[in-house]
This record gives sequence, C-alpha cells and structure tokens, in this order.
Amino acid sequence: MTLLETVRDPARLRELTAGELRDLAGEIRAFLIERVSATGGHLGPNLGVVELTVALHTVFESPRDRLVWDTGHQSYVHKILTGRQAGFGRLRKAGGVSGYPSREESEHDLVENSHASTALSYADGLARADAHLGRRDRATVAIIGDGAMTGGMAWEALNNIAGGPERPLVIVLNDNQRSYAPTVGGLAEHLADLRAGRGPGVFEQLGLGYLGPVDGHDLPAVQDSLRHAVALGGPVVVHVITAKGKGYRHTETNDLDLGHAVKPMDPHTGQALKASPPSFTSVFGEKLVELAERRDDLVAITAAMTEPTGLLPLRRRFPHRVIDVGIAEQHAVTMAAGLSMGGVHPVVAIYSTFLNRALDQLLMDVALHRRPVTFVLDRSGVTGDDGPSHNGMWDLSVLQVVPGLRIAAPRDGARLAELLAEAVAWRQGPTLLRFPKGPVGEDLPAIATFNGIDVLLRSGPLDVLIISVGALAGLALTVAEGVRAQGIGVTVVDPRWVAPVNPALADLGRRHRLAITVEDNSRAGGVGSAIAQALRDADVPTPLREFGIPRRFLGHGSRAEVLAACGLTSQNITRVVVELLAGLDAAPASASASASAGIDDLGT
Ligand SMILES: Cc1ncc(C[n+]2csc(CCOP(=O)(O)OP(=O)(O)O)c2C)c(N)n1
Ligand SMILES: CC(=O)[C@@H](O)[C@H](O)COP(=O)(O)O
Ligand SMILES: [Mg+2]
Repeated sequence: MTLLETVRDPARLRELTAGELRDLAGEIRAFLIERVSATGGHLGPNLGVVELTVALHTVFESPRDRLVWDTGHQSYVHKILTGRQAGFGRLRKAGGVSGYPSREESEHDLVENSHASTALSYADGLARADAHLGRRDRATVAIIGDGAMTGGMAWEALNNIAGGPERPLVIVLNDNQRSYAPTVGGLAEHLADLRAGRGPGVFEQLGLGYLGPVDGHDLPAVQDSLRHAVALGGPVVVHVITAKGKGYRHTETNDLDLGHAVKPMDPHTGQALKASPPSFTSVFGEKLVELAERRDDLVAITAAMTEPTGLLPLRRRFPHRVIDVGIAEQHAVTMAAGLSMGGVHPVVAIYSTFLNRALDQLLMDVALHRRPVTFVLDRSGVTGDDGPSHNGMWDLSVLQVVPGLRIAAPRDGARLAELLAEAVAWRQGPTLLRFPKGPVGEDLPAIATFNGIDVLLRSGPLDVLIISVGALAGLALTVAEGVRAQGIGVTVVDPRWVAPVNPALADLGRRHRLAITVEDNSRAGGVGSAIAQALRDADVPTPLREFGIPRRFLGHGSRAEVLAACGLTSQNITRVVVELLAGLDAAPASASASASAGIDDLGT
C-alpha cells in the first residue's frame, strides 16, 4: 500500500514523519500526472502546490480551520488529501470529482469559486464573523495566486483586512510568477523585488504582517512560516514562492502556460491524445489578424488569457497590439472605452462568464458613451467540464438590456469572419460577438436572406419557423429534418445579429403556425423571450416556444451531456414541436393565406 492510499483524511498527515511527508509529496505528483493526463485538467497549477497543500493540512485542521482557495483550479491536492482520490478517475466528468472546490463534495470545501480574486473577501467575512461571535478557536486561511492578486477585488479586500489589525487571518500568496502567461504589471514587478529582498513591501506598508519569501517546495520551511503567521495573530501575508508545473518535464518545459489546463494526453510524451480541430477560438484569432493587417487602429485586450481567447496569432504578428491587463475584467472594459475615446478600436476578448463582472462598466462606461468597442465572448453557452461557474449561459439575457449594444451569434466560421468584420466596422456604439467552446464545424451556408436574416432551410407549408441562435444552427437543422420526416413544413432561419431583435422576424413569425427559438443561453430573458416580446408588440398571434437553458446552475459534464440534460437535443425539440402543432387549431387565416409560399415569397 502506498502512503497516499493511507490518507483518507488530512488528520492522517499529522501522524507522518517529515521524511514520510516528503515521500507523500512525490506520490501525490505521480498520482496527479497519471490521473490528470488521462482526463485533462489543471495539471501545472496543482503540481506547483503539492508541498504547500501538505503543509497547510499539517499546520491547520480542516474543516475546523477554514482553507479558502482563490479561483480553486489549484485545489486538486487538497481534494486528494480530503478523501477524494477515488473520484479522480472521472475528474470533471459527469458523476466524477469537480475541477473546483465543491460544497456538495466535501465539508473541507467552503466556497466554490473559480472566478478569480474572491478568496480574500470570503476570508475577511469569515474573520469578521469570528470576531462578531467572539470565536478564537479556528483559523481562517486564504490561498491566493499572484495572478489572482492582480484582480481589483483582492485589493478591495486587502484594504478592508488591513483595517482590522486585531482579526487573525493568514493570507498565503502563492507566487509562481504566472497567471497563464507570466503575470503582468506593477504588482508582478513588486513581487520580483520582494523575492529579491529589495525594498519595503506593499503589504507591510498597508499594515499587514508579512513573512517570506519562503521556498514553497521546502515543506518544513512552509510549515514554520504558517505557524509563525498564526502566532503573530492579526492579518499576515505569507509569501510563498512555487514553480508551476513542478516535477513533470512536459509541464515544466511548456513555455506557453506551464501546463495550466491540459487536454487528455500521453503522460510519457506530453502529446494530446486527439488533435484539436479548428475551433471558434482559432478562427477568431486568424480573422482578427487579417483585419488588423488592414486596420492599424485595431488593438486587442485580454484579462490574462491571451492564448485561451485566441489572441496569440495577433500577439505574434503585432506584439504591441495585444494588451494583457491581468485578471482585471472591469478595468479592461473601461480602459477599452478610454482607448476608443483616444481613437483606437478595441477588441475585448474575454470568456462570457468573466464578462459578468464588468456589466456596469459595459453599461455606463462603454454603452452610455456610445463607444465603438467590440467584445468577443468565447465560451458562451455551455462549456461543460468546468462546471456551473464557467458556463457562459447568461450573456444574452444580461447584455440585451444594454442600450445600443449590437449582439451577434455566429453559427460557423464563415459567419464569424463576416460578423467580426461587420462588428469592427460599426462606429456608432458597441458590438459583441458570442460563440461557444469547441470545434467550429462545417460552414452552414444560407439558401437565401430575408431582410438581413439568413434562411437555412425552407420546406413544405409554413408550419413551423425555427429561429436558431449561433452555433445551435446544426441542432436546428436536425430538428427540421425530424419534423419534415413527419410531413410538417418547416423554415429554419438564423438572424445573425440577435440583439436588437430584427423586426423582420415578426413578419416571418406571422406567416407560420408556430415559431420556436433555439439558443445556448438561459431561457430567462434570452433571445427567445426578446423575440416573443417583439412578436407580441407587432400583434403577431403565432405562438412561440423558447428552447434554451433552464434557470439553474448546471453540474459538470461534457457539453453534449449538459445540453441533453437541458432538453437541447433534436429528439426532445422535435417531439415538442410535433405535440405543439398537433395541439394547435387549424392554421390562422394569415398563415393559411401564405401556406403555399415558397422561398421567393420570403424575399431576399
Ligand atoms: C475573473 C476571472 N478571470 C479569468 C479567469 C481565468 N483564469 C483562471 S486561472 C487564471 C490564472 C490565475 O493565476 P494565479 O492566481 O496566479 O494561479 P496559477 O494559475 O498561477 O495557479 C486565470 C486568468 C478566472 N478564473 N476568473
Ligand atoms: C480556472 C479557469 O478559469 C480556467 O483555467 C478555465 O478552466 C479554462 O477553461 P478552458 O479550458 O475552457 O480554457
Ligand atoms: Mg500564479
């Protein structure tokens, strides 16, 4: 039996000798490499925190003492040590261990974050609660990366924490000099000074205790620092230096991101098991370079995600035209407004879920000022394996309330190219493109256009109008085949620009007996509900049914599994359409009048 197999609870660690703990760290690394290379996941960040996590679980007694992991992508070792080794065979898969802390999984997981820079705020709240309740019998420990420290929320929290010198709180700053890419900005420079022992530290100047820098792979040294921090009382920063990807050649030598998030791969070669087909991300990256070749005023902004958002080709071509602001989405958006006031057209490339943070900036700083800024939201819709926090299932609901914002959802690579060009050419206000994670697939050409709306299929009588949003066009066409096979007439359209609603959709809706919308977004307030409102406003009597994501947080699993759990399958939608049509009375007069209309009657 290995040492690791004897660890079912962190209390076991406190029975081991220093030598055994060192051996255990080696076993944990081997376990991570074997399991995460099979499933994919955040390998590099976790290889870097093996000794740190062992030290935390020997010095502190979780769950009595509260360990709060910022972002949470580096919590695998914590999971391994808190009774969840068996679940790693299905890491991030339906029914398996989630990729982030999860309250459902374990009493050792207090917060399920995964959006960065929140841990210090949770910890400040926990420490204040203890003060309020007069409890001094448990510790609060926040573990935050140097990347997450670039987020504004972390500094709001530090300001508050420093204002309560009597409240004990240990802040472990895990400094590996990386977010994905090297951490940027003045803070990164300052941490370099602290590592080199140069000058006074900003944390001490704020009034916080500061210990370090300490070698994060020297287990006894980390344990000593943590104990010292507890003994000091009050809020103390323990500055721990770690190496992301440590102990595995293929992450240590991965210059791009030290194996931040790997795909399933051969552990011996470090090569992905499957080649990645062209994705929406890669098409966006290429098209942006083409546009940037023609327009000197185009500049891209990323919040610490240059490669994952597809900006690497642009950075390679024009290194000074990609601005990495760190994990600072709010700053990115308002800075984009400033850039545009200065005569530059910014393209803000961001994951849908992370733009949630910057709604106010988008509304007030960009839209109110009618700034021509283009937002490109990757990972819109269901992302799947990263669980509830990473699904980009709210953007269409939240953002269509923004006055003057034009939103497009490309269904394929050709449309992405077209719509991106249209977006950056628009000078009267902000524009936004949204697309999902994954392969871009084959192009789905339109057979006609109708007042700016692409018609993808027209067959038989005007029974059902399927309005498809973005990448769900393939699903919409499969549904169309299903209903057509049952003798039902069908039209499939893609509005391309989904907000504001194209008034021609009301004309199309009026001519059919039933309309449905299919979108990879929450049904609540999504494109479907906006179109339903537009139909009502235009006195269109045609009933409309919206297919989308229910109003709940979605568990992790593959994108296909999660979509199926939401009822977004061709079988389900086809069945509902057939039932709805069967339940309708004879076609309304306006529809029957045009029941034999062909594609020509829909115009172009
Ligand atoms: C608000 C937000 N923006 C972007 C991300 C994407 N993201 C995940 S991890 C990461 C880098 C975090 O760097 P750091 O905290 O230093 O952790 P490390 O990867 O070094 O372990 C980023 C940008 C996120 N999780 N949350
Ligand atoms: C922790 C985090 O937010 C990212 O690392 C995220 O997991 C990346 O997701 P993708 O794999 O879709 O880029
Ligand atoms: Mg880091």
